[in-house]
Amino acid sequence: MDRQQVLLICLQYSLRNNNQGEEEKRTDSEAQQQEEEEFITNWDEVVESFDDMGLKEGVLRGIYGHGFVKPSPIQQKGILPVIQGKDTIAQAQSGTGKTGCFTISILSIIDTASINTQALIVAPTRELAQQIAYVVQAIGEFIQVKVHACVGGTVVRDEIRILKQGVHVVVGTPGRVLDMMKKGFLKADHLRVFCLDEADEMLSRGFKTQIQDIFKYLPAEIQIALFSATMPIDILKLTKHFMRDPAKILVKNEDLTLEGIKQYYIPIEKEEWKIDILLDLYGNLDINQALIYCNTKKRVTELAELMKEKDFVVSAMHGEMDQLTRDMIMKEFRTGSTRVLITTDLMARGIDVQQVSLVINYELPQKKENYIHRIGRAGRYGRKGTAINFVSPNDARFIKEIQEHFSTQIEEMPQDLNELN
Ligand SMILES: Nc1ncnc2c1ncn2[C@@H]1O[C@H](COP(=O)(O)OP(=O)(O)OP(=O)(O)O)[C@@H](O)[C@H]1O
Repeated sequence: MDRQQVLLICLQYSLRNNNQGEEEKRTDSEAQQQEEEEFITNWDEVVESFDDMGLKEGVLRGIYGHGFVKPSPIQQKGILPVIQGKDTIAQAQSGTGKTGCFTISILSIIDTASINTQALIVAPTRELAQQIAYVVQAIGEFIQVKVHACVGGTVVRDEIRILKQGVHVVVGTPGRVLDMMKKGFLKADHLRVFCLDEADEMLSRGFKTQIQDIFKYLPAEIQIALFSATMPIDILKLTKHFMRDPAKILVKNEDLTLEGIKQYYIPIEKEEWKIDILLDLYGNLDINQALIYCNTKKRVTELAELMKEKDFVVSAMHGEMDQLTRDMIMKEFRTGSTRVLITTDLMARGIDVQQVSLVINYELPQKKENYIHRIGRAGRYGRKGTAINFVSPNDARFIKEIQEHFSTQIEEMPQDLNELN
């Protein structure tokens, strides 16, 4: 059985079901402990300078031209196994340079003298795929890389034309990538590396069927690289079935929150009080740019309207908007012409806007992992940031769980905002 078939099977059944037989003799906790012990970092070779990584001259020029001087810790560890052809699982805190890590590795692997598509990177949202494509293009400038963002919401005819002309790297969202593969415009025969950014999200419910289907088109020998700030144990267990002796660079839950991000909560007794508290905060905090998260599109729209009625300048974005509008809102936010964006988990992962210094969870996320991703939109690459959580009585338990799971402190917000540092 090749690994595509194995992946299909293991994605369809829970891992617990796969571990019957011998394992049944052990107690659940022994088995679990043993499995968890398998998932520890096994790759700790560090290369402290880009010059010493054996990268192509053109890629090095691209790195320095992009403004990177020294590799970040994940780049110091994670580039080497990928360029050495190893399957790799790389975890690192948000905003610490994972995109650069896989981009530099991939650009070093591919041969731009050939026009075949050699690398496929998949990410959960169009905005993130476009952002990654931009980084690949920028760092790959001197090796004349051709990269294409293969995302939904764009004109299919244009997409086909670009793919026909030939691109070295495709960065896409699963739906459009799959569509182009099925129709034969995105050819997988020469793919050497398949990279899943936000891998835990890509391998969990919602995307798994599409990833499973993409796998069917990939060459059996393809190298696989998984990147994310969060790697829950169930996802790590799943990787055993489709990765070959991967290099693992992992981070313990208790080391995942960034020290530069101060976390606060505001207890709010009644839902309808949230808006006044938000307006009060908005008026009093000195912020660069902020993201405000809600859990539903309806809530995003309602909150944006309420704030606009009170003459606050905010923009809103969610997954049901057409792509042109999404692109425009994203551009305004990236350039700083809008300072506050109200959004959903569409924007929880990967998006890199360095000026974001405040994240407000108007509603707490439903998944613990997304808490880490949301607050990680602030405090990029060592910058300072603040996260403020609105906690209604129903959320009290969940916020405690988050603190325990990530061994982190979320303090009550001081009444006097001057006490915030
Ligand atoms: N070596 C480097 N030197 C300077 N800046 C860097 C370096 N590597 C990355 N950065 C910058 O750090 C910021 C965050 O990087 P990136 O978006 O790759 O983080 P990430 O780890 O992928 O985050 P997330 O978990 O949110 O996806 C970017 O603005 C990027 O340009």
